[in-house]
Amino acid sequence: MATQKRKPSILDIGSAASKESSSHGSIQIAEDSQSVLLSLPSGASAKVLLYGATVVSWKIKDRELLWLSEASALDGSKAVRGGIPLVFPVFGPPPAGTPVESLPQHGFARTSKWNLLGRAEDEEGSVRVDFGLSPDSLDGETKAKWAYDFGLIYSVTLRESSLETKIVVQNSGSGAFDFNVLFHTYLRIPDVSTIGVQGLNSLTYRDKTLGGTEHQESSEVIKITSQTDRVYKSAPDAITVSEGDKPLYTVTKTGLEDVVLWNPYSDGVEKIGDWQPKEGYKNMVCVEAGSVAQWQTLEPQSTWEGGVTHKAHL
Ligand SMILES: O=P(O)(O)OC[C@H]1O[C@H](O)[C@H](O)[C@@H](O)[C@@H]1O
Repeated sequence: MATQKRKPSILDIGSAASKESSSHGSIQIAEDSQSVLLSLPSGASAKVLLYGATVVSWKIKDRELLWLSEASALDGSKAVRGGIPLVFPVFGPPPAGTPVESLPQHGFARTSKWNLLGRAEDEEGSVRVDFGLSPDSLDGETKAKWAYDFGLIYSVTLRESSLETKIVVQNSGSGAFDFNVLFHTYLRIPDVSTIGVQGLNSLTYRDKTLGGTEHQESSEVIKITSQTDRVYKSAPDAITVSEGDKPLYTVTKTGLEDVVLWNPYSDGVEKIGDWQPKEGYKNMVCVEAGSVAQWQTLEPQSTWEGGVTHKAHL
């Protein structure tokens, strides 16, 4: 009897790669059943959980660059509170009357267990791991809520002074689907009262603290002095977080439209149960690059990709 050939999927890429830990030179890749730890000879490291493919740590010479709540669940029971949770296919809350309406806040990517697909080292001394997610990895309830034939490949690349995250979305089905995607990066900062965010001046933003009303940014350097939750539309690709004249981070996006700026501040953290210590809002700012202000439409048998490079100026 003739068997029908399955179409190759992007999730097949790298699936034949060895699942053992490897060490070439001093580049280290260590895996256990829950996470992958990457490290470079320069002293940079990154840890990624299979749950949500969430980057929970990024260090340069022992200095942690991501904020992670001490009370965060790390077992997939709840989205990680900190690091880089991945928002897909909806930037919450899911709007009523759309195909994502019954999905959880920020979608299912950040609470699903991803597959480790493969790893690579390049000559420039960087190291990369790829994770995959498809309907096969979703629980029945989630699959029924968003019944599309999709594939995601998420790549995390560690370099000496930067961390790159890239996502490829594949539509393997016969109908188009709409999605949002966003890299919800919690940058660790010395003190929220002394930093400024540059690159968003004159843009239109939706202020979620003011009922989603639209405003125009008028600050060259945005200071965070109260609860901040803004979606800046059609943002330029490079955003800088600085302390005075000193740049701390540059967040550079590729293929993504918008930037969300979030700090829940002292009043906001009181409503977030897994936020610890409460004072931690002083040491973080979320600069989140994504495509969220409008749906991204993906036609059948097509792929889309977008990514972010986080550079630390140390
Ligand atoms: O609490 P979470 O579901 O992780 O969402 C945390 C935050 O994510 C984004 O930054 C949104 O703009 C905020 O409105 C939201 O509060």
